[in-house]
Amino acid sequence: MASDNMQQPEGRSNAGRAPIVWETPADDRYRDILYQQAERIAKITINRPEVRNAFRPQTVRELIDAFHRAHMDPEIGVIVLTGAGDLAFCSGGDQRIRGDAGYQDESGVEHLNVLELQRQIRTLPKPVVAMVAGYAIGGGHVLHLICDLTIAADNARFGQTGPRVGSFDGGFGAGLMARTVGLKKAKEIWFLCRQYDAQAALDMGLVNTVVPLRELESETVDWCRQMNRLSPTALRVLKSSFNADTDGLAGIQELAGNATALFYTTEEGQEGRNAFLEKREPDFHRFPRRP
Ligand SMILES: CC(C)(COP(=O)(O)OP(=O)(O)OC[C@H]1O[C@@H](n2cnc3c(N)ncnc32)[C@H](O)[C@@H]1OP(=O)(O)O)[C@@H](O)C(=O)NCCC(=O)NCCSC(=O)CCC(=O)c1ccccc1C(=O)O
Repeated sequence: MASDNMQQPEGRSNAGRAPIVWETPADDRYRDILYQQAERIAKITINRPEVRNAFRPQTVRELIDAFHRAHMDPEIGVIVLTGAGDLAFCSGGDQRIRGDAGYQDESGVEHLNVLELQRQIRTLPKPVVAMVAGYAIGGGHVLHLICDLTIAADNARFGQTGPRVGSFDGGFGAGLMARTVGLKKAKEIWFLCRQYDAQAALDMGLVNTVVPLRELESETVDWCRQMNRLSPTALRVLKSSFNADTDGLAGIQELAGNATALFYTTEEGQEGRNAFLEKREPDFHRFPRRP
């Protein structure tokens, strides 16, 4: 693990709190993103500031890989998603490589693979925090919406552009938006393609808090540190509970999977396995039928 020894991006400081020292894993293998970690927090940064952190299929593939890495790492409790620089969190799909049926990868195949990333963030059993400076627009706006929490800098701007650029996200982009800000406001956001400043986003419940840009990272890290002091199982089950009704049977599957995993840790659950392996009838009589 090599220490980054990185400067804070311009404009962001730790504002009096204990500074965090991000490290990049030695086997870093990404072109479009950065993966860093410290204090049980993984930070994933879309690193294409020249296009306001727009994503291409390569970016999304790398994001999926990075989120998988953070998911599987038992040392990681919370994940932060952000964009490089202070001008944008993410401006959505890279319109320069948009073909007639999706976003073209190097071999010309067209994708909408950000939808896979959206599902991954929702089912990932750890809190994901969007740290937003500048624009969160289009598919980039949906990405912050999908995250469990959003910390916004006071220069953040939010909005959808789909109907202007010939696109729409009728999945989480519409449905989760309506559950988050209410149906009328969600329709306004999509039908008018306006931009909203950080205070307006806070007022409509689209973000959790707004802080001066210079405090964005320290505030986000503070929230992550607080979550990392809490029960990981409680946070995990709560996340799947919040998502269950919106995600239908897939949501119930996620919630119930947590119940199964907990059941496996009990003597009662293990009695069934042991009986099978010992080729005997299971004895469940000793386990209480609690009211
Ligand atoms: C984000 C802006 C508001 C920022 O404005 P500003 O600060 O003035 O900077 P600019 O000068 O406009 O931009 C600087 C530079 O970046 C380039 N750029 C910005 N955004 C993009 C982008 N999305 N793709 C490619 N390039 C971008 C810009 O051209 C400039 O480059 P120069 O070379 O200097 O000219 C503003 O930039 C802006 O409005 N950007 C576009 C926002 C947008 O419309 N995004 C796409 C929305 S659609 C989408 O994201 C689809 C997502 C998706 O995959 C999906 C999901 C679910 C279902 C379907 C789909 C689907 O694929 O359709």
